[in-house]
Amino acid sequence: NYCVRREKRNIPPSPSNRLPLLGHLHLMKFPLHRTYHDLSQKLGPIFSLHFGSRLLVVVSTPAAAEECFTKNDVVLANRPKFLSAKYMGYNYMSIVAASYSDHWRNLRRITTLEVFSGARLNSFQSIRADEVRLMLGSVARRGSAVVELRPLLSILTFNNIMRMIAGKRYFGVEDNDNEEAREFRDLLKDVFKFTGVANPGDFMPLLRWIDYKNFEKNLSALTEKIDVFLQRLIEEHRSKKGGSTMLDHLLSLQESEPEIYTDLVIKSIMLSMLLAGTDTSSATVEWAMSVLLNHPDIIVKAREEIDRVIGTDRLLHETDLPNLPYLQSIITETFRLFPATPLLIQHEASADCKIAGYDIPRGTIVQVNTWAIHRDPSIWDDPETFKPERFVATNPPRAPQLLPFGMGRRACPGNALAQRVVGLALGSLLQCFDWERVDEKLVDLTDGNVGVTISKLVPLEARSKARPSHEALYV
Ligand code: HEM
Repeated sequence: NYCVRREKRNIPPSPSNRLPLLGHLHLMKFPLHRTYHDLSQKLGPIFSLHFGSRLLVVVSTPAAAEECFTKNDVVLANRPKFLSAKYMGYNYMSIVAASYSDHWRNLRRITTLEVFSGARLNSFQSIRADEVRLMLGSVARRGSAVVELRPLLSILTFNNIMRMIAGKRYFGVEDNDNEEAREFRDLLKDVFKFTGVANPGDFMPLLRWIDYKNFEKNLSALTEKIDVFLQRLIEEHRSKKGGSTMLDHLLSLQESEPEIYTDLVIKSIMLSMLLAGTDTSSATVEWAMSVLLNHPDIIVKAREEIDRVIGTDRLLHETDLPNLPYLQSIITETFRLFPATPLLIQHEASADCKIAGYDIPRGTIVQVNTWAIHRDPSIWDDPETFKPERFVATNPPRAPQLLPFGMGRRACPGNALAQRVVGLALGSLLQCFDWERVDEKLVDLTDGNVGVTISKLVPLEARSKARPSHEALYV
């Protein structure tokens, strides 16, 4: 019976060089979105790979992506149970790692209302403005020296999230006496090392069983330390009531509905925000600045717009962003060419379903290659060229042609926050400084990811010159 069923299945095509046990694992070359794109050129817009014992399907067209997130949205709303999701996702209980369930719906509801709503985001606006001002000051202090933006952008995005969560400024703090800040920075450095690692044990149960390279042991020890740290933050805020951070707010809700707002739920929200909401935004601003340095004419146009709308006697404010359509189109074009998470996050089928006429068996991991969709020449005119003008049109392309934040019920809930952080940071850097490449050579735009987020292989270096008219506004 089983064989008959298998024969009838019309699984998407897969490469012929499948090895015993490994399957196609030997094809797992980073960055994966490029490998998958190359394979789609040979195998078609939807293809399958056998990674050890797991079947993985990669989708590379808007039509197939749309099928995933409309007709199959519920069926594909699960996440695979990878080891990283077990440990960094609080035993698959975090909003990122949980499969589709009442628990996950509850987390989405809580975060939509209490973290990502317009009112909540507005209440944290001064934190973003403050962090951006501090970043501008750091750039200015470099004078005519070469600036490496990546560390400054990381300080901005991590402090932004930590200040929203707990009112703590842990990054870019000069004094080494702040033991708590140092401990947290060290823990996070290790966490990001793990999020970038593909673990073969996820695809080959035998390797997991022998704890391949001690992966599980190390991950477990690290997440235990993080849990202790986050629990300490909870206790600290619990003991001094009345604050206005996200943590204070969730703890006051815990008092009235303790069974919903458990400590575990609160810790998992904190960790998810730190993992999903930091590198993604800072990498996007770095990509934008990098590609802009190769297009000085676009910088001039963006600056003209900013000066026209804002004048030269105040800093750009978040509420200005809707009035800066050219800056917005630069950001959208950056999301098109350099989507921070080019393969979204893995989805898993909870039941048999069909995509593009192919059979997708229950348990299949589904990946949407947004990077490939965003560069498909049948959708985009001159796709490899950075052209913000394409989004100034009256009916600019949108999902499923353009889906940097995903689509459907698992789409990124931090979209609005990310747009504000990226818009404010990029707009302010363009408003307050003249920018130049360090030499004649174009900035190298090679991507270097091995994990979920793509960032530039070589961190951007640039020269900045403060505009005298603006210095007094942030110093
Ligand atoms: C440039 C910035 C960002 C980009 C490009 C981005 C993109 C994405 C993408 C593609 C997904 C997965 C969608 C899917 O599974 O199909 C996602 C999920 C998620 N993002 Fe973002 N994101 C960004 C910023 C943020 C921020 C600032 C936060 C919060 C502080 C955030 C929180 C989350 C969470 C919690 C999820 C998991 C949602 C779920 O599984 O239900 N993201 N993001």
